[in-house]
Amino acid sequence: MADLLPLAEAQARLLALAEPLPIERASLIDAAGRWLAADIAAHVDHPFADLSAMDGYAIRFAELPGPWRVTQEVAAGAMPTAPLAPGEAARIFTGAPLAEGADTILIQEEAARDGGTLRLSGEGPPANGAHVRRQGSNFRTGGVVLNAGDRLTPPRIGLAAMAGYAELPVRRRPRVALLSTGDELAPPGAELKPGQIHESNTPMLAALLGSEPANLILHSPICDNFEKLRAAIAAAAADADILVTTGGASVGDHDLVRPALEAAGAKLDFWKVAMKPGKPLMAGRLGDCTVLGLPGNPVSAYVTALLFLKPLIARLGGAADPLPRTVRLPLGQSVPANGPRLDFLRATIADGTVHPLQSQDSGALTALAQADALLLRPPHAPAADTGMFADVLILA
Ligand SMILES: Nc1nc2c(c(=O)[nH]1)N[C@H]1C(S)=C(S)[C@@H](COP(=O)(O)OP(=O)(O)OC[C@H]3O[C@@H](n4cnc5c(N)ncnc54)[C@H](O)[C@@H]3O)O[C@H]1N2
Ligand code: MOO
Repeated sequence: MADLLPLAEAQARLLALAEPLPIERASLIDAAGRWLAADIAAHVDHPFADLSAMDGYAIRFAELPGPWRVTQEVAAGAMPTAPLAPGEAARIFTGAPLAEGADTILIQEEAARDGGTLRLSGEGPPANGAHVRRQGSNFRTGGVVLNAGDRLTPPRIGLAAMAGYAELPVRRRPRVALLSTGDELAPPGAELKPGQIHESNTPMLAALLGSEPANLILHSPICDNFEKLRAAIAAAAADADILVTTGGASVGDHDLVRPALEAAGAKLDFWKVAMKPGKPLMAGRLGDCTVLGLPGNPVSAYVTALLFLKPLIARLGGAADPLPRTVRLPLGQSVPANGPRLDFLRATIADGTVHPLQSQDSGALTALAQADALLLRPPHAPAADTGMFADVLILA
């Protein structure tokens, strides 16, 4: 096992450990937030015909400035009753189809109606085709509207519905077991005995995954007892696609996760990544389960969950693009030279520039809770001045 793997290599190795889960069909509502498992082609043209984009009158542009005889009325949901003869106009409403022969919409604010006679009262349409949505201009029948691996964001769910789908092929949701470790951990809100702290990693990670398409299995914290930890790991992994432990990942006498994972039968692929926070991260397989051992420090647990756990869920879900995206922003203040690990500085964004926070302690959730973003400082980066551009991971 290599010592201190570069982040990109560690992410690639983790994602290579697991295959996308089996495909199932889900209703549009249930598919939201998952990833499409196959390309989908439109069942219909959209718009299904040339439609009016405004309330007004369907006319021939060449007949401007009129007048016209209004001979029919078409609302959305109905079809024109006849083609437009020369000199005729059709009263029309937004979303309604144009009668054959009509090519342009005169909006009602620029029209004067007197019984069956229509006259121009304003400037009129600027060009032939004004305020008309052409048949198939959004998409055509048989055209691929969404691709395998696309995340089903709310607009894509709407697009799938528009294209004629009520169900979509997606991957089964992964079962994700969360297991924190440490003698010092007491449940949130509990009366603390001397030496204890309140467990915060499980609720934090559960909240992070709340918006991900995963079924969470929350375990009670396990104390630093080798046999109990081994048994808890084996039991949790048997019922999960992903097992996430937090704590006990480092090198101390009470850091038992690595040996307990191995004793439970896990094959570790890597341990220790050249990142800060998050160095003692480990990953491997235990039976059909991918195991991810996150460091216990709360900031380290969160940052590694963003960079490894969320992408792993996306990988099992069939995402084309599972890794988080960074953006480039100018520094709002200078930063010192960096050490040998890729540093993720907790930062705020103000006036379009990024400002690292004072506290960068990986135990201090106050700074992470205040942060809008993580500022990436590559290994051995030289000092950088205000105004220089840097990679930034925006925290939603
Ligand atoms: N001699 C060395 N010591 C440490 C090294 C090292 O390389 N050599 N690495 C440090 C780094 S970096 C990290 S990160 C931590 C991570 O260690 P562990 O994963 O073993 O985490 P623990 O020791 O169990 O806990 C660290 C810290 O976080 C608190 N914690 C743990 N779990 C929770 C939880 N569920 N909720 C809230 N807080 C939690 C725990 O009480 C500790 O304070 O190791 C360094 N040490
Ligand atoms: O890598 Mo640790 O996560 O620096 O605190």
